[in-house]
Amino acid sequence: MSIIRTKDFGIHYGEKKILTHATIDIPAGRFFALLGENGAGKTSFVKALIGQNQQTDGELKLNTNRVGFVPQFRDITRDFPLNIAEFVALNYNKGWRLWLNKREKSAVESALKLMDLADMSDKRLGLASGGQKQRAFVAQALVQQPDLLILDESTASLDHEHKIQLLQTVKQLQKTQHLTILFITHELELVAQFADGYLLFENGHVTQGGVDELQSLTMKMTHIHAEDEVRHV
Ligand SMILES: Nc1ncnc2c1ncn2[C@@H]1O[C@H](COP(=O)(O)OP(=O)(O)OP(=O)(O)O)[C@@H](O)[C@H]1O
Repeated sequence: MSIIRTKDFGIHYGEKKILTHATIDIPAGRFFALLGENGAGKTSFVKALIGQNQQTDGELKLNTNRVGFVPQFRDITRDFPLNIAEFVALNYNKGWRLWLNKREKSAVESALKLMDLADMSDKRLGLASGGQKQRAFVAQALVQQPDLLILDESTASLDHEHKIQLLQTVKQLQKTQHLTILFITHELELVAQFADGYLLFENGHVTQGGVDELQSLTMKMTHIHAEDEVRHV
């Protein structure tokens, strides 16, 4: 079953076309890397998926309304007042009610457990490490029990070990929670080890590929990157 399907789909900002004639078909339960240079349209596409971009044409069919989104930028300074559990519960605290009901509490607890944060749920988020913060951001998206989880460059600011740890955890979520993952990234070589498909945004078009094409794309890109480095010596 497809979870995302587009036909002749486009995105534009006024006269400026970002994406045209996109045909995408992502089966449920896969881990897709969203690739492309800065400004290629990855975030615009994701915003269309989460209903924050209406400047579209053509067909976009999303086979779920449970979508979790982990944005790239969060302003969490050292004096951020909430602890990890309170931050993860924030999705529930939009109304007048300041406490959580039993079902909500248990969703928060299981999100913390899934992201390996149960033992540090009372730690102040502002004092958490980069890796712990990223896990808390993902946990916050998980409390709504999404079918589709979208992460925007979640590994960008982490050291290598924590990048791998986060990707392993996300991969585990894909398997155990039957989630579809869309992972926006510029770190193709790293994410290719975990993904089973990709969307490549390039010059106003998008190309979809499976796991085999992902490996050849990675080899090609790594090769180009290595050549560039040699040229710059
Ligand atoms: N709200 C907007 N209004 C007008 N132009 C926009 C808007 N949002 C994005 N753009 C432009 O659309 C293009 C695609 O931007 P987008 O953020 O989707 O790219 P991206 O692939 O996510 O880039 P990055 O890797 O840098 O995050 C860019 O040229 C950007 O300047």
